Parts: sequence; structure tokens; C-alpha cells
Amino acid sequence: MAATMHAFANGAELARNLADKVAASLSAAIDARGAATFAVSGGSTPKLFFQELSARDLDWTKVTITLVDERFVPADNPRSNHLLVVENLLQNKAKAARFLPLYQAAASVEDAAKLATVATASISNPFDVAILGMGGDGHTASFFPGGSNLNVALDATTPRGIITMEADGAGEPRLTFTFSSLQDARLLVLHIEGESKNGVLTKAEGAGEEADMPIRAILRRATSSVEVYWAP
Ligand SMILES: O=C1O[C@H](COP(=O)(O)O)[C@@H](O)[C@H](O)[C@H]1O
Repeated sequence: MAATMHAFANGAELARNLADKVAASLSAAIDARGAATFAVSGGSTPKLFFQELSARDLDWTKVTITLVDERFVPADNPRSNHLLVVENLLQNKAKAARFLPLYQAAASVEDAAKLATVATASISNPFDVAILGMGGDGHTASFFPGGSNLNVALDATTPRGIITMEADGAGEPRLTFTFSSLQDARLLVLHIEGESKNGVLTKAEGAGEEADMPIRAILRRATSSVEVYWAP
């Protein structure tokens, strides 16, 4: 489905508008089904949006939050997406939400992926809201160019759940929801900031292999429309 661009003057304006949209979608899910599920990205981009959303008035006790991807590092590691969520989203009113981490203290990242798949099985079919980010290399979630499990991750027939990923650009081994888990979120957002990320998006929207810029899988094959939130 085609992507729709929502452009804002700056990051603060984007954070306010995206928080409005997500809060309304989570509230609508609670009204319709009694609960809401919400998958968020890590990295540097979502911080202000998380802070803004955490103060929104909705029944957070009925919201389950998880991550679209995570590094295989414990929750207190400064590089963990878990820590970013705890410090910025699970604050204020959103403290009442339930958080399901992807990291598991298992002997291997493969064991952690199996445990995380079981732990999140009931919430991703589909997610009410999924917020994706994008790296300068065109990765999204932990779908990295050259990733060890990239073909499996992007294959639409791979079941919903979490798999492992290792790649040169990824640092630690990763845990990531598969394409099939994310592509049909009722609200599917790509949140990017900066002129250079806009340039990466333009390139990704052009011709080329998905494996070179894995965000293309979402842009080309997601069954939900992709709402792009961007600010310079
Ligand atoms: O590795 C990651 O990076 C992407 C993008 O992060 P950013 O710092 O450029 O905003 C993020 O979406 C993903 O969740 C994270 O694990």
C-alpha cells in the first residue's frame, strides 16, 4: 500500500501530533476490543514522542507495550531499547501500562527469541499500533542489509513472532519481530527525522532490491497503509 507523508515543522510538533494519533488509536482499540497492543521502536528518534505520549490521558492499564526489536543485552544496558522505553514512555500516566520486553536472560539469543515469541504471542495478531524507525542504511526493526536472517525475517510466510539477526551494522545480536508480525498493524507508522532520513526514504521508494534497503519490504508489501511522520 502507498505511504502517506505527514510533515511537521520540527520534532516537537511531530511528537505532539504523533502522540495525538497514537493515543486516539489506542483508545479506539480499547473501546472496540477492551484492550490495546502497541509495538515501539528504539534508537534515538522516538524519545520526545515517548515523553509526549506518556502524559496522554487514556486507560493505560488496558495497554500492552512491546518493542519491534531489541539488542541481546540486559535491560540496564545503555544500548537497550528496553531502557529507552522505561525512561521515556513508561512514565507519567503510561506507567500503568503493561510492558513485555523482548530481551530474555537466556543462554543464547536463539533461546531468547523462542521465549519472547511465546511471551508476545497473544498481542501481535495484529498489533493495534506499530511504530517503526529507519536507519541511514535503510534498516527497519532489525531487518539489516546483509543480516544473517534477513530473508527469513522478510518472508511474508514466516510466522508471526521473534527471530534473531546478526549484521555488521547491528552491533550486538538482535531480536526482531518478523515482517509478518508488523506489516498489518491497524496503525502502521514510520517515524523518521532529519533531511538525510528523508533522502534515504526517497531512495527506498525508488527501484532496487529489498535486501539492499529492507524498509522497502514495508513500503512495498505491508497490507496496512504506512503513515510516515517526518520533521527536518
Ligand atoms: O537499531 C535501531 O535503529 C533504528 C533507527 O534508530 P535511530 O537511532 O536512527 O532512530 C530503530 O528503529 C530500531 O528500533 C533500533 O533497534
